[in-house]
Amino acid sequence: MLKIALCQLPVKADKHENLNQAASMVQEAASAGAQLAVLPEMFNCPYDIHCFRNYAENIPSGETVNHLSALARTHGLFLIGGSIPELVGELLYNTSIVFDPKGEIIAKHRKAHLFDVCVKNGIEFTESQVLSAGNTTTIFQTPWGKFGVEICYDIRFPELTRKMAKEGALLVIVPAAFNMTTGPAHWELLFRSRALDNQIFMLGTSPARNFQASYVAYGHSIAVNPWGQILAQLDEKPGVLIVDLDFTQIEEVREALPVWKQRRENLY
Ligand SMILES: NC(=O)CCC(=O)C(=O)O
Repeated sequence: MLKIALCQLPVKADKHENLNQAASMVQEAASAGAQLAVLPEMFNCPYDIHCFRNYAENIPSGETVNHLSALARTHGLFLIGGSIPELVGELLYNTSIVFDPKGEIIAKHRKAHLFDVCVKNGIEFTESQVLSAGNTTTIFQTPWGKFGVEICYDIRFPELTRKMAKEGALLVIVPAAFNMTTGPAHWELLFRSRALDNQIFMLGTSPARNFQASYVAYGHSIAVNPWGQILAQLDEKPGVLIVDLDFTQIEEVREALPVWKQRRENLY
């Protein structure tokens, strides 16, 4: 059993306010007994291509990294630090950092699929105007087994989650920020599909919805089990969602519906 916490932060323009809000939600998560907490995509910065460079930090020397490391250490939990704009020379990445309960960085994922879309009368966004894409998949080891990390739009590329599941990931964690066009249409569907296809757990953490922001996040942080069922989901407001994950369910589901063993990779 693993107790997780999804921290649906109200992301504001003030970076320090965002860091303080993260601290108070992680504290709430720890008080509820969470052993792993997850923050949303771009949690220290408005999700706006015009902001990323101003809020960007070096990893591991930046202020946000130090803050998150101290939070993980103080509360003795695994912390998936949502994502932040990472500065590497002149390049910017959308990067998630994973801390162990001693506050050490044990993994780092750079968003591999940039959110470049144009939906008529809906959402238009072009991350590639300012961000570069990462080139690796990211898995880390925990006492419960291997977990993977991907960031938001990455979830739409099923091969990525499949690769991590094939490498043994029991759970894939997705700091995310869907919007009011694609959120209602696809958020649940994508999390349930990746969970069901791979017979693993999927977690998604979003910022809370803020109609004053240039990009209005959908919210609805979510936990899905290997049967494709939603274990719990927030609404659009700020909140901390606590969920127990029972990893024995993976074997149960894979035995009952043995599609994992029945794959015929020579055909496809
Ligand atoms: N931040 C993102 O990558 C947004 C992805 C999204 O909304 C989608 O529909 O995909």
